Amino acid sequence: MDVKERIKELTEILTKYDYHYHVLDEPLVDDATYDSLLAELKKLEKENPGLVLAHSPTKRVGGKVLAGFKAVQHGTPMLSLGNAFNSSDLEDFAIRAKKKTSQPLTYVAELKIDGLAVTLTYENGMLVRGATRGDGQTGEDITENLKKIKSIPLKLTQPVNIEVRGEVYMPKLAFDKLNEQRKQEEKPQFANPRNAAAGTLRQLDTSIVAKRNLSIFFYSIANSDEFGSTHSENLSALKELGFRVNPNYKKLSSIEEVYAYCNDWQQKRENLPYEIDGVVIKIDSLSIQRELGYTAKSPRWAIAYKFPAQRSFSKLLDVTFTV
Ligand SMILES: CC(C)(CNC(=O)c1ccc(Oc2ccccc2)cc1)c1ccc2c(N)nc(N)nc2n1
Repeated sequence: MDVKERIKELTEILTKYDYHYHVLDEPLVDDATYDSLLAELKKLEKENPGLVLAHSPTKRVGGKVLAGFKAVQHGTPMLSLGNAFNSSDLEDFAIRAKKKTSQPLTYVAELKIDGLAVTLTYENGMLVRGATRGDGQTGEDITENLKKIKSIPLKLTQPVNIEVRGEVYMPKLAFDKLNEQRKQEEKPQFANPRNAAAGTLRQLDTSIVAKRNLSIFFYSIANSDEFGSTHSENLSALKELGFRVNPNYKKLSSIEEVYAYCNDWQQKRENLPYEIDGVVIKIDSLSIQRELGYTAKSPRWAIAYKFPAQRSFSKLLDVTFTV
């Protein structure tokens, strides 16, 4: 086999291992095997810089210091969500939707990850740009930082043109370790995983992002009507393309079932390895979504059910001792 073929073979093997480890959370090989293949690829790439592939796993480590972040216009605006705080807010949402369509409503409920929203653009299946939400119309180009997040695919399973949205977050364990390390280094601690994720993505030194164990769950396709007729089909399409989708979403056929799902996860949230601040409820049918349309800043076919802020044990201690 010539060196070009070996570089291609190693790139595909390591991309598959990354996908199983970081997207499916099901490792295929142990670290020693992975690291020795990566070392071989790094060596061949160093000796043949012209043969390095755009989606090479060696791009996930190390990095460079950027001068700044460019402003970028979103092709499709990134909308915000109206909020619901109790069952009657949820009923109002359902009643408003029923007034605008004669069809029966099916909902999709999904966990609302407490992180920061990003949008990613792929051309012919290759990641070309990633940006923060910003004000919904204009965000910051953070492509180089997002490439360091191993659960963000650099190349999709199909050569499609697609823009997808997801929530970048820092798992609770990574957050605790980072704050412990910052305490040792006498640096200020982060208040919560969301701030830690946001602070990490603002770093101009991309090698810092590579070390911070950020992750992502994808939740929507911006040019959505090209991939399915329901939101749940779009979530399946995202998975088939190689995107990491939170497995706890559920199709529900009444707002009572939606409320039960919200209560269920309000109890279970502390057992999750990441923070959530609520549940997002969407009407599943894309044609009904089109019938309902949007207000100035939010879809009428989606709503966020917000959980009360979770008091961590240390915060409870503060409150107790200062009283
Ligand atoms: C529903 C949507 C608001 C995304 N959708 C959009 O941003 C969006 C944007 C333009 C759309 O179409 C338009 C195209 C052109 C002009 C106006 C609208 C449709 C949807 C949203 C927002 C935050 C979410 C979150 N934190 N977690 C989950 N799980 N889901 C979420 N979903």
